[in-house]
Amino acid sequence: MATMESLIGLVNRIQRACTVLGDYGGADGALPTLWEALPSVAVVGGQSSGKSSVLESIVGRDFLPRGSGIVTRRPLVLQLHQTEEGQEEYAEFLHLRNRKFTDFSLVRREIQDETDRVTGRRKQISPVPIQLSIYSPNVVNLTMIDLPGLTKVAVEGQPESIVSDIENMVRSYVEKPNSIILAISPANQDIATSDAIKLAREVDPTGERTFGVLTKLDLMDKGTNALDVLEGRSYRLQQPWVGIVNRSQADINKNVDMIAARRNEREYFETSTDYSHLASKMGSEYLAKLLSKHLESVIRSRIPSITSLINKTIDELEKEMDQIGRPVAVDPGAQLYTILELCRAFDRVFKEHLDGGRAGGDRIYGVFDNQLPAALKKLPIDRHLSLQNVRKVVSEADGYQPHLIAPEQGYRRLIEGALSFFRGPAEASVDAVHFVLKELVRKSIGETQELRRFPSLQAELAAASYEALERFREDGRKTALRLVDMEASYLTVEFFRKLPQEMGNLQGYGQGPRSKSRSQPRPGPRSQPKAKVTAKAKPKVKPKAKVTAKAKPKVKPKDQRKRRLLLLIDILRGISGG
Ligand SMILES: Nc1nc2c(ncn2[C@@H]2O[C@H](COP(=O)(O)OP(=O)(O)OP(=O)(O)O)[C@@H](O)[C@H]2O)c(=O)[nH]1
Repeated sequence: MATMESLIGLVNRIQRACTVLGDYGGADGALPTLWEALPSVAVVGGQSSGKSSVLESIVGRDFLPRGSGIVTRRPLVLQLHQTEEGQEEYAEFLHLRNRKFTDFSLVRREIQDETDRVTGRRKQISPVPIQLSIYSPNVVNLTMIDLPGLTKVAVEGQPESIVSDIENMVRSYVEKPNSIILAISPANQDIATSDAIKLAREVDPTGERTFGVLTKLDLMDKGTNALDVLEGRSYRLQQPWVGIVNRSQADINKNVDMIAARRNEREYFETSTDYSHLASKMGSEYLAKLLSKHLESVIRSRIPSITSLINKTIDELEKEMDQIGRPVAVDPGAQLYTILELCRAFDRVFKEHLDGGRAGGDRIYGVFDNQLPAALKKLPIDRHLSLQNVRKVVSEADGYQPHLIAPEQGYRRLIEGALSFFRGPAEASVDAVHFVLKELVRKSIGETQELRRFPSLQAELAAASYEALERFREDGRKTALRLVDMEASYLTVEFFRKLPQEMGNLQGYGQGPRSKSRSQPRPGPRSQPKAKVTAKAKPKVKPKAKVTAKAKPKVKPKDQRKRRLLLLIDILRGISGG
């Protein structure tokens, strides 16, 4: 017997592993799971059929929640482990590994609490099982799954769909060919109307794997008996029917303990005129032994298929492992090395986005090629350099004076004012590049194969990158604005003195008049300064810091700077049309 007992123990261990790994059959039935390959006893019955009483009687303990309405709302996987005589009885939940329950009323409360934890207070049902192990000298090795009672009507506060939800959940357990069905029906009801038998007949029409249990024999009308059912004439099953007498509600109220209840049940059958000839094959103790023996033999017959499923699963897992990659080292030094390696992998992908190889970095060109010029064109330069405003600014700054060269103060203000318009578009370009880079970080993290199995590192990496980009944006913005300010402030007296002369030199430089529609052709190229900005920003599409660093022009020789300003004035004039 020792080998057989350890068989159930082995299956129990596999079952616990399944629950931990989230494998509890799954109602979608897409793949054969290990859980489904394991034989187990599913307990099915209508409400108040005596299901809880049978389970408690098999365990020999009061431990199941009681109450009105639908009390069992999650499957309860009950694993019974027989221990040596004299050992202390205790229970243990899979979700509370390190706690031994010796007080079974606390087991009851924990089942209730754990049910609510998943289903919420609205009394919904959930297919996620609760796993409870009971270690006791008074049990046989057996695993049973208590399922919600089949019901016909939803009670207050429960959705209408709960009736069919329960039926579907119960069916998903009993339809598996490896499931042994414990179908519980009360004897004081017509067996033809039993919810349990109805469902069992549907999923196991030949009655091979259904054990019929008849409860409440003591509540039958006087002068009637259940022999037609118990002797297999009413409804034939391959397995023998077992009659049960549980504690009545009055017994429960009087706290009749389970050991006394078992004794009363034994006495009931031995002294019954109707059933004494069947006494040795009746009662909850006999039912427990019968089920245990049957479960063992089923497990034994299924071992080859379980073994092959496990081997197949191992093969698949190993293949998956190969794809996922090497195990991560445990010591901090090696871990740091791994993390740096992963960061480098990300860096590589990010660079490819910027330098080519992967799409996305080209959008930075778009900022300088399209967005910035478009924004510059929209600036209200026309209004600023309108004849009216020029006159106003010049007269405010210089007064009416007969200038020899130029109204210098007025020019200064006009140029400064016009340049300050550039601040907005300059800042906007920084923001636009920032946005593109942020998007590339997100994309690169998603595309870095090596990071696939490290979601936390992915999040850390994204956070660190965003933080750095944010800093770079601030730097970039400051630099861009400083650039504009520099251009605006670098106007020397010398510059104005040489202005007419340089204007002369510039004639013919560049591509000629700005617009053919202009009546007066203006000398000088207009796109040159813009081209400079983009030329600086474009080729070095690198992480943010680099971009802004490149956008910042090196301090140029004086005359080059001056020439650019002249060109700018020329453009401004060209835009303003006068
Ligand atoms: N006299 C007598 N009463 C029984 C017997 N079996 C169950 N009862 C009583 O019937 C009532 C319902 O029994 P439960 O074991 O709670 O039935 P259940 O199917 O688990 O009920 P729900 O979980 O509410 O669906 C309780 O009051 C039990 O005391 C029996 O064999 N004889």
